[in-house]
This record gives sequence, C-alpha cells and structure tokens, in this order.
Amino acid sequence: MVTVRAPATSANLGSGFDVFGVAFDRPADVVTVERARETSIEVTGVGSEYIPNDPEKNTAGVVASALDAPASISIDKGVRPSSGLGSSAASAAATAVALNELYGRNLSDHELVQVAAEGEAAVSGTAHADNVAPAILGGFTVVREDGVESVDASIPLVAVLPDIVISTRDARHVVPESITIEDMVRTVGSAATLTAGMYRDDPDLVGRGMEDDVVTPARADLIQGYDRAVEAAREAGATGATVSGAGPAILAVTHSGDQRDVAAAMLDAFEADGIDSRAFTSTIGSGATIF
Ligand SMILES: Nc1ncnc2c1ncn2[C@@H]1O[C@H](COP(=O)(O)OP(=O)(O)OP(=O)(O)O)[C@@H](O)[C@H]1O
Ligand SMILES: N[C@@H](CCO)C(=O)O
Repeated sequence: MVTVRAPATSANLGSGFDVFGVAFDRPADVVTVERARETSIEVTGVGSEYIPNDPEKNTAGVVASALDAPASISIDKGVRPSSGLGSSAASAAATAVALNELYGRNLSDHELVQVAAEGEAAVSGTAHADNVAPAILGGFTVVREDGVESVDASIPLVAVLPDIVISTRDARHVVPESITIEDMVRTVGSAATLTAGMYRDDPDLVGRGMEDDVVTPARADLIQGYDRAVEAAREAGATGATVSGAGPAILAVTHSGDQRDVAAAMLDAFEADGIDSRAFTSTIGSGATIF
C-alpha cells in the first residue's frame, strides 16, 4: 500500500495560459493505492458526490490505465472539484506518483507529469499539464510541448474560492481562437516579467506579470463578483489578482504580511454579491509527497 499527498495548484497565472503553474501548501488530495486485479475507485472528502467512481471517467483511473497498473484507489479529496485549484490534477498527480512507487516503475517526475496529464485530458478534453506539473514537481512551473521547467520560489499567495462551479471543459470554450500581434507582444512582456519575479522572489514583478488581456477577460465574465473581488484585493495590497486556472477561484499575489487583509477583502467582496466563499493562504509549496 502506498499513500501520496498532492497539493492544490493554480494554472495560467494570467499571462501564462496553459504554460505557468504554481503549487500551494494546502489544500491537498490524499490518495492510497493497493495492488488489485482490476482498478476500482472510492472517493471521500470535499465534493466527492460530484466525482465519478468509474475508472474511465476519474483522472486517477485514467492514470492507472496509462501506467498499466491496476489498483484499488482511495481518494480523500481536499481540493474541491471544478474549483480552478487543480482538483482533478491533484488526484491524477498523487495517483501517478503512488502507482510508480507501488509497481516500481522507476519513471522520473517529468515522465510522471506526462502520465498525469493523460488523466486531465479525460475530464477537460485536452492534455494540458499546467496543473499536474506543479502538483508533482512543486514550485513555479513552465510547461512546453517538449518538457517542463520548475523553480522554487517564495511568493505569498491568496486563493479565494467562491461557491460557484465552473468546469474547465466549459471555460475552455470561451478562450479566443486567435489574438492580435499587439496582444501577443503585451502577453509575452507580462509572462517574462512574471518569470523574472519568480526568480527574484519579487511579488511586485509577479503581480505585474499576471496582466493578461486575452484569456482572463473572457473567463472573468463567467465568475459573478469577479471585478469587485479583484478590485478589493488590489485595494488591500495585492500586487496582482487573476482567474485561477479555469476559475472560479481567484488567485492574488501579495507581500508577506498582507495575506490576511487581502483574503478578508476578497471574502467581503463576494459576500456583498451574496456569494459564500473560502480563502486559502499559502506560499508557493512543494509537490507530491509519499507518506
Ligand atoms: N479525481 C478527480 N478529482 C476531481 N475531479 C474529477 C476527478 N476525476 C474526474 N473529475 C471530474 O473533473 C471535473 C473537475 O475538473 P476541472 O478541471 O473542471 O476542475 P478543477 O480541476 O478544479 O479546475 P482547474 O483545472 O481549472 O484548476 C469534474 O467534472 C469532476 O467530476
Ligand atoms: N490551463 C488550463 C488550466 C485549467 O485546468 C485552462 O485554463 O484551461
């Protein structure tokens, strides 16, 4: 039996659509695997009633199939599904790491990222690895078609999750199919600024580099209360705030010491719109851990 914890993650960070990701300290999914003749899945925890037990529809089951590693899989969900906090990825990442250990496959972390991304493809329609990469490797990650880079960074984060459900599959439909050269230039400038900020542990640069005029405005329209919450975060000291993953969570970057104020301001803003929400404060954290 092997048990692995994999954390919540935030993908995109505004300017890095399908490329950037960060790991949180918490919340996390905890996955336990045992050898079996056929794969079966039991799900408990936050939002488990909305998660299929069918191995072909659960990211963990798709990972078991991709590794040809049948198992009894128990998933204790800490990351709410359809949150924008990498819920499906946390299960996929933890399962990939756990089965690699259980079956002695000796795959590298980078190979496991590709395996876990196959689980993501089953639920969202595309094998984007920008959540599973930080869930396995930790830190700030950059995903390209031919590989993944990861770097440890110390940046304070606040994620606020409103009581709204948005599936990644639906949120991908609103993404523009093409952009102008002017938008491309601005996006590259933002993404480079953010990356420099991560290397320097500089929340001001990271916040400035989250600016994006392409994907974020289209997705923000799906999140009731988004504009008010982002404005409140900035007024409380956030250096940047944007849609986390496909939403509805909002990710804010702060200086250390400002996290509680920013979290409280965003919670109040959603409450003013009649929406319950929860806040998670974190710094950029580690990836999947075997117990
Ligand atoms: N193990 C799993 N954990 C969570 N959701 C799962 C799992 N397996 C399948 N799903 C399905 O995936 C969907 C949630 O994934 P989705 O990518 O939409 O949300 P998310 O992972 O929280 O968001 P994001 O990728 O934007 O951070 C739900 O329909 C859920 O039923
Ligand atoms: N890059 C993905 C992350 C969400 O799973 C998206 O924004 O659609």
